[in-house]
Amino acid sequence: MNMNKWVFNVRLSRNIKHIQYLNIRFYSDSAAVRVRFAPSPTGQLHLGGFRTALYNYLFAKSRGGKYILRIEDTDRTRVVDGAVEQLQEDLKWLGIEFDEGPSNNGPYGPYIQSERLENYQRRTQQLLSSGHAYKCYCTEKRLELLRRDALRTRTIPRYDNKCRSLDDEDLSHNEGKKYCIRFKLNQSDGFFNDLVYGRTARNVAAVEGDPVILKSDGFPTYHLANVVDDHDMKITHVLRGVEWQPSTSKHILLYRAFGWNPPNFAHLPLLINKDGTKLSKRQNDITINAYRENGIYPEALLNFVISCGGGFVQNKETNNVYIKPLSELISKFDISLINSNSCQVPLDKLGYFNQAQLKIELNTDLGRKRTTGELKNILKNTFSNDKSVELDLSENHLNKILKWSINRITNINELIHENYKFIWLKPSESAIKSMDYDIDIVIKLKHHLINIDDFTIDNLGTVLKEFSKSNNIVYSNLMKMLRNIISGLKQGPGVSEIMVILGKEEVIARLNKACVKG
Ligand SMILES: Nc1ncnc2c1ncn2[C@@H]1O[C@H](COP(=O)(O)OP(=O)(O)OP(=O)(O)O)[C@@H](O)[C@H]1O
Repeated sequence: MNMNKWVFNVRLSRNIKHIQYLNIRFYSDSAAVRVRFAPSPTGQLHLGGFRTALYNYLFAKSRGGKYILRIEDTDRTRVVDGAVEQLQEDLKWLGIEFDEGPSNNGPYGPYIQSERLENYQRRTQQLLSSGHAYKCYCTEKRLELLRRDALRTRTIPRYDNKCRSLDDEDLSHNEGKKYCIRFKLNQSDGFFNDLVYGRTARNVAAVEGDPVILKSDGFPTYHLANVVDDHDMKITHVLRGVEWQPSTSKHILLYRAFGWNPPNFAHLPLLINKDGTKLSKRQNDITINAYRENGIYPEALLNFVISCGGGFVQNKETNNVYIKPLSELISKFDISLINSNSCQVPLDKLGYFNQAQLKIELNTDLGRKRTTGELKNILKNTFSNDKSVELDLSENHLNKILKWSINRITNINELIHENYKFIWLKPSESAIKSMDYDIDIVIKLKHHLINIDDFTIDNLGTVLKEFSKSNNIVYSNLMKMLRNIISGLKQGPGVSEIMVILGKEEVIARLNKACVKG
């Protein structure tokens, strides 16, 4: 086969996506790229929302564009106090900064939809005047009857567009009554090129009634506010969760009615739970705030979320976990590599990413200092009420513990979990009393260890083996007893390791406690 022809065919068969990709390039070269993240302040930012925020950021920054934060708070019943501030704090902690948004404003503000109401009302008037929208006086009761009727006849509930055809007499009869504004859907496929999913079209009018664009309380619905703001804020690319894809054809019709050019659209696959449901704000344990409070590094979260969903060339030869800095993620991001299927989040893998970042931290002076400082705080907070605990919080000691534990833990918080508590706490007197051991052997062993200067894993292994032999004790029984006395554990790290971590003085002190069994 002719090589040139083959290469040409392969390029061509990298499907329309690639051609669309080139299209955006043309688009973005002629106009500065402006990309927005537009969350609703209905709860805390979670992994799914964060990944969408991140893809928007990477796309904007990889094209030298602007990144804009817009708060979509028109559903007033669901607004949660403090959510906007928390969201900005979370994203800042993750290293994601906005060029324009509620806290740094910009040329197209305000960036909170509830502060832009006049604008939506003006735009709605424009659609009413051009005949693309109409007043709807249908009561909630009538709409409920339509819904029930659909249920009874097993059809999809939809508004029957009754008020579209009100004549002047009907209108004057309805004067003074409560109304909303609906958009007239026309029979069109609302075609657009999705930068992730390819050619997409949907004849919305065939399956839906005319949608409300301005509610009776003067607030816009998502559809209107979204389209108006994206136009007014000169947004060039809309990247949002794929659950919005069915609405996009409707939005295309709105753009046409206004006589505006729509932006480019990319719908992003969702992060989902094991049961197939979308990650949501109701799951408190997957919020960015919860991860921050639980000792997860921002770098770990960044690299974890991009491992679910594509956007980068994957190194298939290795399963190793790599941490790349944000600057590298920006330069390597490629929207044509985003997967089009939802991704079940492998939450159990997040720990590997955190461990990888912890190793990076412990490799630099600054990182080590920061980590020992954090560990010190964790220990102080955990044991501050227990006067009997004498903590060795010296930099040296904490560094030794961190170095030893690096391949065992994924998060420094684990160092206060049951398995590692022995590092900080001596077994209690009551625990020692309940242990079954030969006190004479313990006394003998203590005296033996006092004379051992080489307190290393290798040497202790040899010393303990010789001790078991010369005292006629089964080695494994000696180990069980010793582990129990010095750590309170029945299982866990090797006995010599525990001894090295505790240090000779502490081991002798703990054996001493067991020598006075009452
Ligand atoms: N699980 C998810 N995976 C990927 N993207 C998501 C996920 N959940 C939300 N997003 C996207 O994040 C952006 C901001 O979403 P939003 O703040 O509305 O969050 P939400 O969890 O969908 O909230 P709500 O449940 O209040 O609608 C939207 O583009 C949305 O599509």
